[in-house]
Amino acid sequence: MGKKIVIALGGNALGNSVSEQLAQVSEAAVSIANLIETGNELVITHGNGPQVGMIHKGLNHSYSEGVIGTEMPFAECSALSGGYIGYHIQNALVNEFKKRGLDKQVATVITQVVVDPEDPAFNGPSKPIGEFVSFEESERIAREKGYVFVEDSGRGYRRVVPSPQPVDIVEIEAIRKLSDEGMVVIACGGGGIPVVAVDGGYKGVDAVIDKDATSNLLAELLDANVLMVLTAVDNVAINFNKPDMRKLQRVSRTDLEKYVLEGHFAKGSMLPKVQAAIGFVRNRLGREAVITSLENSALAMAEGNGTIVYEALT
Ligand SMILES: Nc1ncnc2c1ncn2[C@@H]1O[C@H](COP(=O)(O)OP(=O)(O)O)[C@@H](O)[C@H]1O
Ligand SMILES: NC(=O)OP(=O)(O)O
Repeated sequence: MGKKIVIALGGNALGNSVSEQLAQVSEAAVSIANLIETGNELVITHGNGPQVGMIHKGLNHSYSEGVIGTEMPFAECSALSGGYIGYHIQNALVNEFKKRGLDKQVATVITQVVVDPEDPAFNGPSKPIGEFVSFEESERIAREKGYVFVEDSGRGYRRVVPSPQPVDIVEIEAIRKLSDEGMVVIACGGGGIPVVAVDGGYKGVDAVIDKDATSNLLAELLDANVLMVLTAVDNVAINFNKPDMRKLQRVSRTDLEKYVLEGHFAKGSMLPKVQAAIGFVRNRLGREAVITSLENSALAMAEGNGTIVYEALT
């Protein structure tokens, strides 16, 4: 029987240029269409770390050079990245559906996600964005611009920005209605545009929300059966990148929590995915969270490959 699946596509798995991203989303479209053809209902979210970093750097460089007449805050950059990536995913899915003769509509909902202005995350940047640079380059930029950099999972140094927890999704009813009508919905791109409540309305704030955290909230609000987090690796591992590394297959929520406490998952990369998976299945028998690669996603649903997190009977 078909399931309601919230799929989160990693921003790093989308590549670093227009052509790379188009190629990557065309591959994603094949896996997504396979999941749809087997009767599942999909809502798609995606990351934007590399893309929002590129947009912010490019536009604010243009501003400082006098090429454009306005600074571009992070909320606006998130909105731009949601349109850019949403368009590519829409284009790839529509093309793939046409090829297969599948009658499916696709829509991107540019989504505002409410955060708490008092969230302690505003006092300490933690979310890696933009390109990877060497240690020396990171030191130079930090001196020049006052940005904060961290080492990111053995891949180089990246700028970090505040990343508050998502509290609510403003457009949730629009997303639900489109999905209930049978459309494939792309929503909460880049974790959503961070907004805070003001005078009965909302206002954008300078931050980038973690899309894994928002995907968990979205899957919860839609009462999905499966949260599927797709990234560059087939499995979550303990002792990652060490000689005694072990890939996790089916793992109970409680065992995974133990591995979190033992410090196996890198902050800002694998840890938020694991936390989203734990949050989604906690105390909910029958729900599953899957963390795997795009290429492995169909096998994960059909044969249980990849890392599958479940709530065990106590
Ligand atoms: N324990 C771990 N197991 C597997 N991968 C890990 C682990 N810790 C860190 N990673 C790294 O985290 C990456 C996924 O995070 P990231 O690239 O930030 O996600 P996204 O795909 O959402 O952009 C993996 O490709 C891997 O390099
Ligand atoms: N916003 C966000 O979580 O992006 P990544 O998936 O690229 O880190």
